Amino acid sequence: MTAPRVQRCAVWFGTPGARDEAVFAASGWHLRIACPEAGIQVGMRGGDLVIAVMDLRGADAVRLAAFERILAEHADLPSLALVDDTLDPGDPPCQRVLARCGGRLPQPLDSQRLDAALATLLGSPRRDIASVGGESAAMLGVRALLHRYADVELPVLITGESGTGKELAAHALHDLSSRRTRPFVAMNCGAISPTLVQSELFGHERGAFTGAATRRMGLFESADGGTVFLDEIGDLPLDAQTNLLRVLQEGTIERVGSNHAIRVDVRVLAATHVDLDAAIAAGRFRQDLYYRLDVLRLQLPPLRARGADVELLARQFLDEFRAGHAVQARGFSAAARQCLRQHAWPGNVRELLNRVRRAAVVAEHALIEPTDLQLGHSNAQIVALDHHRNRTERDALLDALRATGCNVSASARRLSVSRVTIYRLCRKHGVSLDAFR
Ligand SMILES: Nc1ncnc2c1ncn2[C@@H]1O[C@H](COP(=O)(O)OP(=O)(O)OP(=O)(O)O)[C@@H](O)[C@H]1O
Repeated sequence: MTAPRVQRCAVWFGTPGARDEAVFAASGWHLRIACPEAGIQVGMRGGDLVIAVMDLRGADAVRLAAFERILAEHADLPSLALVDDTLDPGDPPCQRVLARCGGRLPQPLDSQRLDAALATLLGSPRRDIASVGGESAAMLGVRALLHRYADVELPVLITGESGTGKELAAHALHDLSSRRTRPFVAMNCGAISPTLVQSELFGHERGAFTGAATRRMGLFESADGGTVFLDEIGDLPLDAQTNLLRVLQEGTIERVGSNHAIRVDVRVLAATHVDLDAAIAAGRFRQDLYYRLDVLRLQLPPLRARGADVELLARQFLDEFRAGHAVQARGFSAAARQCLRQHAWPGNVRELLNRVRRAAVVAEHALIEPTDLQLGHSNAQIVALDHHRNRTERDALLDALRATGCNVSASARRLSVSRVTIYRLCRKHGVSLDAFR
């Protein structure tokens, strides 16, 4: 079923930073580092998709000449130029290098900019998992793993709190894999009555049980060639666990009411938000099945551990909502953004999505406020804290000015800040030095 995996490899001429490597990995690209002056001397497999990244940051004449040489010798190699403000685009060698590169990577580098540049460079959008949003180090790591696991024909156990995006990740694994043209079938093991789970998963023969008037195909047969995603795997009844083990070990199923083995070709992805070890200890989950499922592990971080992703996703959800609905809201007020940063997000991304959509509907002004997000309580605390901070800052400034006879340098020394900061604080708190003197 699996086509031989094409490695996507970017030869980076220069010195990438750790974040550059993480952003490329999150888009499914492996970096090879090369010294421009030495030219291309990195071993590559024939079928690999290769591009070059010319790191022009701080490049001197010797380096620019080396880039020109490489680009001339490898005219067919799709190339991107990494640029920054130190570059003089009017410099003829620099102009020649930029003209030969098929695109530019602006700084700071993020996944969206990289994906857009690659899509333009390579002429076709690559297999896309842009729906799994986030630029935090944790989410770059998750996307890199999604690329790495996609074409490996082994089960993946996806763990993480409720609402962290486990089903989304399962979809992404399917979409990135060579099975993507075949079905993706999901089942929540906890949402189906234990008596029906077997027949849902494996189908049944006519007359297998009361009410089985016709033969019915199960989920595994209907997903043949594709992917089965079993959510809340910890809730799977023990008899169904035994049959799932058979699928994983032998690649066959038996319909309920039949002892005829049917071969199925499916990849199994499973998710849980509970610790399966406890279910094993309680005798509710088979240990051998756990070992079979937990071959590749994908751990989704809680939203509260994703830093600036909260604001980034909130903005993204609002923009998506605005695209389909006529609403007043255009953005978030400073207080709302602060609330977004401070909230603990027990319901993770699902909670954020729902709060943003609701806020977009109820907001009566262009900027969403904390009350629209129904995060008013924590906002009251934040506002109160900000108020105290401001007052303390103003009092300290006035005390210093008074104590020094309004001498800016002496006030700066007294408060251990720069003179510039004293002037900034005066502006911020409406303190006129002339009037004060
Ligand atoms: N990184 C992300 N970027 C954009 N949307 C996301 C992201 N993660 C989750 N979502 C969205 O959040 C919602 C919840 O995600 P999902 O259903 O995949 O979570 P889950 O971990 O499977 O939840 P549960 O454990 O409750 O089944 C979905 O609407 C999904 O599209």
